[in-house]
This record gives sequence, structure tokens and C-alpha cells, in this order.
Amino acid sequence: MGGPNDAAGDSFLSERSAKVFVAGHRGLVGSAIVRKLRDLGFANLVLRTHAELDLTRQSDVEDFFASEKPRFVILAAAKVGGIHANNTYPADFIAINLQIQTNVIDSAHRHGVKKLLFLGSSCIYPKFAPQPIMEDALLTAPLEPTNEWYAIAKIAGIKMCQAYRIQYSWDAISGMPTNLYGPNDNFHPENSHVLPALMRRFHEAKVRGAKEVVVWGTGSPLREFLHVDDLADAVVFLMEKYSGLGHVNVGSGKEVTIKELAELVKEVVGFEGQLVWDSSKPDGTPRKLMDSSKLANLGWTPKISLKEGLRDTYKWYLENVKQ
Ligand SMILES: NC(=O)C1=CN([C@@H]2O[C@H](COP(=O)(O)OP(=O)(O)OC[C@H]3O[C@@H](n4cnc5c(N)ncnc54)[C@H](OP(=O)(O)O)[C@@H]3O)[C@@H](O)[C@H]2O)C=CC1
Ligand SMILES: C[C@H]1O[C@H](OP(=O)(O)OP(=O)(O)OC[C@H]2O[C@@H](n3cnc4c(=O)[nH]c(N)nc43)[C@H](O)[C@@H]2O)[C@@H](O)[C@@H](O)C1=O
Repeated sequence: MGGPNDAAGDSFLSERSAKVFVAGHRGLVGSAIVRKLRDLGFANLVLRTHAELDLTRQSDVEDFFASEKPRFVILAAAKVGGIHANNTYPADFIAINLQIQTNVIDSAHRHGVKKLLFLGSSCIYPKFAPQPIMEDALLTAPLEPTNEWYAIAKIAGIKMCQAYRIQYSWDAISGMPTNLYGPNDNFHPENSHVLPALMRRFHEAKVRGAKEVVVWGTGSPLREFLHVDDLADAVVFLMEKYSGLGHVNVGSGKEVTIKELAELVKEVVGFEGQLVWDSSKPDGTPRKLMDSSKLANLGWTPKISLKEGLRDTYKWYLENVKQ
């Protein structure tokens, strides 16, 4: 998908004093976007914690947009979790995400927001999509069951941005990041994604002097990881350069097996014991490497290697999370 606007758009970077609402600014992604925007000199960020503004509450969101009237919106607030959380709380993952994105996208449009960026996820694609996954693989085959509820909400978000562009000529775009990690990640033992879960488990095992650490599944699934600072850079790039109908993949182009990832995290943390695989836990999608050539052709490439990103994230974990 696409069109004549694909590489067009007025300049986001020329409006650094404009109000930018970053929804979800305390999360992994939102906090990285705030760091990036502040580095670039954006001086008028509009930020609300979940406690200050619950984005599932339609009338509160409406009132917020009516009074704040932001010029740009970056939607990084969502109900997010790893394979276990997605599989255990399907109602939360579909309902909360549909509510947040519907409220924010619709209110943003009705209150004069100039441009909005919606974030989806690589889980929108079919479980057995041809690899690497092109944007046009969307809705071509069944989804991965462990996260189909979340994926359906995200697909609805993409479609809502497209529908508002078609009906109202409104500049709403969607970026689809691959698996992300970095500072401010969620290190919950069960509900987080694999990378922070393993970092914490290896760290705690090292401190306890444990001989073994349990890792979920078979270790054979492949995943593509992108440091969240690269994602934040891509988000700003898309805000500046992209105004098309189709969503845009944002990946690193590099994949590792979960076993390779576990060995890398183990090395960075300095845990010297053994890995024990718990094959009663789900593997999820066998492989989801995205084809990010659409974004590369617009002129963006990632900079942070997985090894470097892991070291940076472990340093952050030691300074901010561990007891
Ligand atoms: N993490 C990943 O690997 C990937 C993430 N993404 C996408 O990036 C986006 C951000 O994810 P990520 O940063 O990882 O998630 P986090 O869980 O780290 O952050 C989500 C943020 O949303 C806020 N939030 C959640 N519910 C509400 C609500 N009802 N009202 C207001 N704020 C709310 C949270 O606030 P609070 O903590 O106070 O509830 C938090 O600040 C999501 O759209 C996600 O789908 C896409 C691909 C991969
Ligand atoms: C970003 C993406 O994230 C989710 O999909 P996922 O890629 O399957 O995410 P995950 O990071 O939780 O797992 C990746 C792999 O790793 C294995 N694994 C090993 N040990 C642990 C472990 O300790 N925790 C977790 N979570 N996984 C583990 C796990 O069994 C799986 O094979 C979506 O639900 C959805 O939210 C989404 O869009």
C-alpha cells in the first residue's frame, strides 16, 4: 500500500516548539521517545501518567484533547506484555488496547491534531508468514494464538489510521516495531518479554550463586530485537518523512534463536551456571523477522547492535532496578 504522499509531509522537526503529546511516556517506548525529542530540542511535550489520565476513559480523553489541543501525537500507551501475559489475559489485551487507541485516535482527529503516529507490533502478521515479513503479509493467514487478541487490536489501530486518512485526509501513520528492549523495560518475572525476563533471572541467579536457570520453551524460536533508542529515532524519522496509507515495519534485520539470546544475556550478566529448558511453556511464533526495506528505502537504518544494547540495558538494570 502507499501512494503519492509516501515520502512527503510537512516538517515535524521544524516545529520544535509545538505541543507533542507522547502517550505512555513512562513506558519502555514512550520514555525513549521523550529522551529523543528532548535531545532534539522539543520544548513543549505534553505528558500524562496513567493515574493522571486513564486513556480507556473516553470522556476524559475527549476533555484532555479539548483543553490541551496538542499539534502532534505519538501513541505509545498500550497494554503490553510477553507471551505469558498475552496468553493469560486475552480480555485485557483486546479490550484495553482497543479502548486506548480508539479514544486517542478519534479525539486527536476531532481536536485538530496535525499528525499522529500509532505503534503496532510484528505480532500483527500471520504465524507462518513468509520470511522476512513484508508489510503486505497483513491479513493473509491466521495469527499466532498466544497473542491474537493483542494482534487484532493492533490491526484495528492500523485500519483506523487508514480509514481516517481516506475519509478525512488526516495524517495518521502506523509503525510496526519488532521485539524491543532497553532502559525502562518491564522486568516482571512472568509478564515481561523474554529479554528483560532473562536478564533479571540470570542476575538473581548470579547473586544467589544458583547453578541453574530455567528458560521457557525449546529455545528454537527466532526473534528479531531492536534497541528502543533506535526505535525512538525511527519514530521521529517517520514523523518527519512519512505520510503514507500503509504501515511501516521497524526492525533491526538481525535475528537470533532464543537459545542464542539466552547465551548472550548469560554472558553479559556474568552468570556461570546451566540453562534448563521448560518445554511445557509455549514457544509462540517460530520466526518473525520483518522486512524493513520500506523504511530503509526512505533513508533510515538502525545503529545499535544487540551485544552493545544488552550491555547498555544491563547497566541500566543495575543502576535502576535490582534490589
Ligand atoms: N515492548 C516491545 O517489545 C514492543 C512494544 N511495541 C509497542 O510499543 C508501544 C509501547 O510499548 P512499551 O513501551 O513496551 O509498553 P510499556 O508497558 O513499557 O508502557 C506502556 C505505557 O502505556 C501506559 N498505559 C497503559 N495503559 C494505560 C491507560 N489505560 N491510560 C494511560 N496510560 C496507559 C503505561 O502506563 P502505566 O505503566 O502507568 O500503566 C505505560 O507508560 C505499544 O503500543 C506496544 O504495542 C511494539 C512492539 C514491541
Ligand atoms: C513483542 C511481542 O511479544 C510477544 O511475543 P513473543 O515474541 O513471543 O514474546 P516473548 O518475548 O514473551 O517470548 C519470546 C520467546 O522467548 C521465550 N522465552 C524463554 N524464556 C522466557 C521468559 O522467561 N519470558 C518470556 N516472556 N519468554 C521467554 C518464549 O517462550 C518465546 O518463545 C507477544 O505476545 C506480543 O506482545 C508482541 O508483540
